[in-house]
Amino acid sequence: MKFSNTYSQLDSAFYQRIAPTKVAAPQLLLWNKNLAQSLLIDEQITNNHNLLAQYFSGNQIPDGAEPMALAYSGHQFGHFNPNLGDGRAHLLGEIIDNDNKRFDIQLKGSGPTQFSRQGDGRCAIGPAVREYIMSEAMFALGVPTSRCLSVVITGEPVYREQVMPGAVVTRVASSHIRVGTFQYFAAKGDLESLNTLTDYTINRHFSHIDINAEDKIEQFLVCAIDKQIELIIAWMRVGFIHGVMNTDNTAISGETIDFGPCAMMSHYHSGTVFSSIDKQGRYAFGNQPHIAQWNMARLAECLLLLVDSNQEKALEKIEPLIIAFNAKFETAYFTMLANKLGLNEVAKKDHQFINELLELMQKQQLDYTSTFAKLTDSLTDTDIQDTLKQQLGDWYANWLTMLASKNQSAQTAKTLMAKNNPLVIPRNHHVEAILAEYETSGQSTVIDDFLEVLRSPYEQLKRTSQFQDEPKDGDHQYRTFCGT
Ligand SMILES: Nc1ncnc2c1ncn2[C@@H]1O[C@H](COP(=O)(O)OP(=O)(O)OP(=O)(O)O)[C@@H](O)[C@H]1O
Ligand SMILES: [Mg+2]
Repeated sequence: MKFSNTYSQLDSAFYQRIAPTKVAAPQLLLWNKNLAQSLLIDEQITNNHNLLAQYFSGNQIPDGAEPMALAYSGHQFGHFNPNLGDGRAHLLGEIIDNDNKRFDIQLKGSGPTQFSRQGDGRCAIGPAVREYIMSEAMFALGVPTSRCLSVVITGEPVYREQVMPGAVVTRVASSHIRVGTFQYFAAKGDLESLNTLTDYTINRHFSHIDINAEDKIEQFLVCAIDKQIELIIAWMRVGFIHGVMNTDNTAISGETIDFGPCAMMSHYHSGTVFSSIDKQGRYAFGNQPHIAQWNMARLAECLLLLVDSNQEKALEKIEPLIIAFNAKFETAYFTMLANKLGLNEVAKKDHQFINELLELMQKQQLDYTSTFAKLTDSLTDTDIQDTLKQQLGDWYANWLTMLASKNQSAQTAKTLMAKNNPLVIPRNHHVEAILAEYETSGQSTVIDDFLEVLRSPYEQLKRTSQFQDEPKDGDHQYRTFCGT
């Protein structure tokens, strides 16, 4: 493993240097071979499961790693908490992959840090495996996301509502710079660190921006906003509900991070919420764009201080960028839905037509994934056409007419739809069943079989049909919990 660390070169205000706390009996449960290969991790290490368990539990620090817990703040459900930070995670360092991209390698559940507050610094096995499964699924679905390299069982109990086996999950992400990282320094009024962080972030994520440009802050904010728009569009394309879009869980890279209470939508309803603590539906499926914009406004507030010492002037420059989110999002959103319907582009006058489908789906409690998959198949399957005619009535006939009126073949439409409409997603009831099955049997093969299917979500593999069924109650009773 070849570390090439840059965050550790920032000054000590950015982190606490601290080693993970050793665990009793580390044992490798999951290892992401493909990801390890792309990170150019030696075969010799990869084949040595004992060594992997040592490294990725935090018991042994690999050469070149510089473990640290990062400082950050965050708005949690709208309330600002200045003191968050990695309370149970250790960044080991950065690795350049085979594509010349830089990635953070971070242990989560690896022991307390100065940011732990009341927490034990640990992670239970269930949430660790869930994060591994969900992030692999999201990656294969084509959604920007952090990934997991491994899950190691610690051999120690963690005390939650019940006693659970402990685990350390290793996360790989383009970086762990969050909106909350900017808030941490802005809240302290530490402009020097805020400046350093901004330049560091630009260099790391948006290196096309000229660091000496007078409007570099505005350019940076536009890039960060565009990444969030891309992210939320990708989530909504596959029916993902993050569940805890706090500013400390919003990565500036635009990757999905923190899979705590996330879930997949079954029946289409814009108000779908699964998280047990999200009583007001702040992070409901259809509210995600609004929250992403709100989070970007929090980032913008931090940046105001750097744009102009005259805050009114700064606001004049920054505010329009936040307002522009809405129009940009709308265009991207309807293009995404048009693609799901086999249309390359969409005119504003057709937005209503697309909304009508969503309204029909909502009214009739239709499954989001299955409906789009059926629409795709219906282009070549008359039985499915009949079903959809019954379910969607005139809308379905109008859609076929619309497709025919475009200058494109049915095959072109079908290809576009097949790329945008997954056949299989990590449905909540299957994720839960796999976790329960693993808990009973202790065999990781059940997880591997599930992952094999999830890694090819646009292909019908031999086992795909095992995981395509809709939940019997449409997941109306399903609840998720912050996996601390
Ligand atoms: N068991 C724990 N011990 C110590 N700190 C914790 C624990 N669980 C969560 N925290 C801290 O509480 C805050 C909010 O937790 P949250 O669940 O959003 O993040 P997380 O899942 O721990 O980490 P991440 O956002 O990096 O995926 C973070 O500062 C986190 O480090
Ligand atoms: Mg978090």
